[in-house]
Amino acid sequence: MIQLQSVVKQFEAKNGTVTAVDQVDIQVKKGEIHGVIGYSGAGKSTLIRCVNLLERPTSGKVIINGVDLTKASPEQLRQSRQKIGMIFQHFNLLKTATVYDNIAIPLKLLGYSKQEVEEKVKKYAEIVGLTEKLASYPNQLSGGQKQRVAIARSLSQEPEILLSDEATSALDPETTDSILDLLLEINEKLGITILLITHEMNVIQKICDYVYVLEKGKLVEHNTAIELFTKPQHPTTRKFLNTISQRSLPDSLIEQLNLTGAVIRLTFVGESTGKPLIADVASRFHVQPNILAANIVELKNGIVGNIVVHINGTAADIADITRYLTDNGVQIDVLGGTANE
Ligand SMILES: Nc1ncnc2c1ncn2[C@@H]1O[C@H](COP(=O)(O)OP(=O)(O)OP(=O)(O)O)[C@@H](O)[C@H]1O
Repeated sequence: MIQLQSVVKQFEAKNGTVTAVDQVDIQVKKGEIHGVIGYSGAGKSTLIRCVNLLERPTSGKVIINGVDLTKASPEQLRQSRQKIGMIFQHFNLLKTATVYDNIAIPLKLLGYSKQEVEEKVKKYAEIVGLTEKLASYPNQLSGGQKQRVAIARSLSQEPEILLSDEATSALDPETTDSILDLLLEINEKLGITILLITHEMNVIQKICDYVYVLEKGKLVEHNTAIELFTKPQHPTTRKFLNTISQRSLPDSLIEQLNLTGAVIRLTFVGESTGKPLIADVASRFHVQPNILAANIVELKNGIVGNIVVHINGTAADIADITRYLTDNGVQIDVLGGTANE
């Protein structure tokens, strides 16, 4: 379990003090995958480096499995760090060592016997799908394969927690997907708790149970992935959501359509994504909903659908329709129109 309590990290720079992380609280239970998303400079790297005390917080607590690392002795800190693996955007592999040695060298340094090292290297190379590449050098591997080596190297030390610092940012979308699948697999099979940082909403979408949105060092919103995708509150969260699904329409189009009805966004979660509610509304209320935009986003723990429709009707019609949809488990946002009158 990872607990950050009121963590602050400040740097002294030429122009004064920079507060990179500002009163952040995070709690990741064993076996969960949590993600921190933010734009460049939001403080993500600094925050994740506070978890294993690569950066020592200026104030606040970092508690790993009940041990406050900010107060731990050097020996306690060493032991706790052994339980925390980390992977990076640029893989951090030794260029002059083979895949085998990249995984083996840290194990040798930890004092494992030759036989134990060999067993572990083979076991984790197989888990990440690199058995055939053990004799290759990093420059003979693709980006995705390099990240697999880095993941195997981390796993071979049998951590309970894996920190991922933009691990897929240097990869193309298809390779990103395969690495995210691998992270999901090791989370499920090995029960490893994962905390990741990213600036990409599709990473959050695919593997996170819980999401934190970081801006200027502060958490501006945090929630389960399903709730955050269904009911985003903060403008920054909405901007990130717009990068993967069309949630808004041009204002000029909404104004034009509002002259004759209302523009409504319907957000469906779970079971309600399977109901033919738009057809239902058309026949029940004798209106002709015009679908302007629609998408379905598959999250780790469910499916969220969005439909933006224009409905031609009076304010009373729109009120009845929105009530009907709400009763059927659909989240409604009126983007403008007669329903606002
Ligand atoms: N060692 C340092 N000394 C001074 N300022 C720093 C230091 N490290 C980070 N900062 C500042 O802290 C803020 C947060 O930086 P950080 O690298 O954590 O953000 P980030 O969200 O990871 O950004 P990016 O995605 O671009 O790496 C920035 O304003 C940065 O300039």
